[in-house]
Amino acid sequence: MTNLQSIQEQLQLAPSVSMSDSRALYGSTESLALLNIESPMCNAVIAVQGAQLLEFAPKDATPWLWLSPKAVFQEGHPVRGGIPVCAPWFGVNHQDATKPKHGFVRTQDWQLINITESPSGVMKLVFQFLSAKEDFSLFPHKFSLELTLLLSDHIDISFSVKNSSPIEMPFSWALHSYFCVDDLNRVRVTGLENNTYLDATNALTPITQSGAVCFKTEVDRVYESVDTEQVIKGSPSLSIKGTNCPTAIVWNPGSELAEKMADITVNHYDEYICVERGAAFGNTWRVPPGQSATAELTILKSH
Ligand SMILES: O=P(O)(O)OC[C@H]1O[C@@H](O)[C@H](O)[C@@H](O)[C@@H]1O
Repeated sequence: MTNLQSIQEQLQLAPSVSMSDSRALYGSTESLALLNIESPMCNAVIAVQGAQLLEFAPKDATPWLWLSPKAVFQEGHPVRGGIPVCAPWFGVNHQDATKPKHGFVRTQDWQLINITESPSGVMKLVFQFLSAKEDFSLFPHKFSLELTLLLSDHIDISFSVKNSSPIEMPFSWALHSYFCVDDLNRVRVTGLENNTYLDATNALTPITQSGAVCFKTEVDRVYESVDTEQVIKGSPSLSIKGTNCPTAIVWNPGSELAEKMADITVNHYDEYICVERGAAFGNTWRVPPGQSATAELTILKSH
């Protein structure tokens, strides 16, 4: 049975989910398989490639996640928006910069291993990624990932990795969330005050965050060992709470860089900010052989 046939079969247990594809939903030229959720609690779209939540909106609310109108839907190509999973390394590979940025699990298909829908409409989807022999040249450890998406009037995510190799595995990762903002000039991110960040716009120079993060120009910052919660103060205001996600990355390219990014452009860079949580740089996980590590992330409305 193919991966898509297996997904189709499991969808019988979840009446609010249907199979679709990027051609039907977004008019793309190539076609990526998508799960379309219209439950009593939320609307959402998930790409099988990368197990990437692309869209999420609680019932009768505006979208929380930004999906670029210029996103490219093509096998093996990252999709700009939603919540890509970056692993088994975050950002540029420190050993070999020619390896794909943000790892390789965001551009490969994942398996759906379980789906359930509660009577009130809470959707639970469990995806799995097993590293293959072909991935070994990029990352010399056998590993598996599990991503559980619990979609209700908010988002709960559980992310775990198992090291199936005989040696310790360095593992850096992020849930690279793109959030819609209505006014980039006014939006603020709180919860990072007084943290040191590595400024990726300036050769990772360490700088102390003073006050809330605002977005007057390009922002690309890595905050290590952060507090549990950050809040996006905007419309909507959202709380992002992580357990075992010690790193926060905050990113918006600003207009100049966006002009050079074909799947963002100067017309759309001001529609989103990324507030990512994971374990990267000095917080990189070191998973012992045969062991697992797990993190949790909750995104919910902040009042
Ligand atoms: O274009 P990509 O590979 O999806 O990366 C987008 C951005 O991702 C952010 O996490 C990085 O901090 C930025 O430096 C990067 O530009």
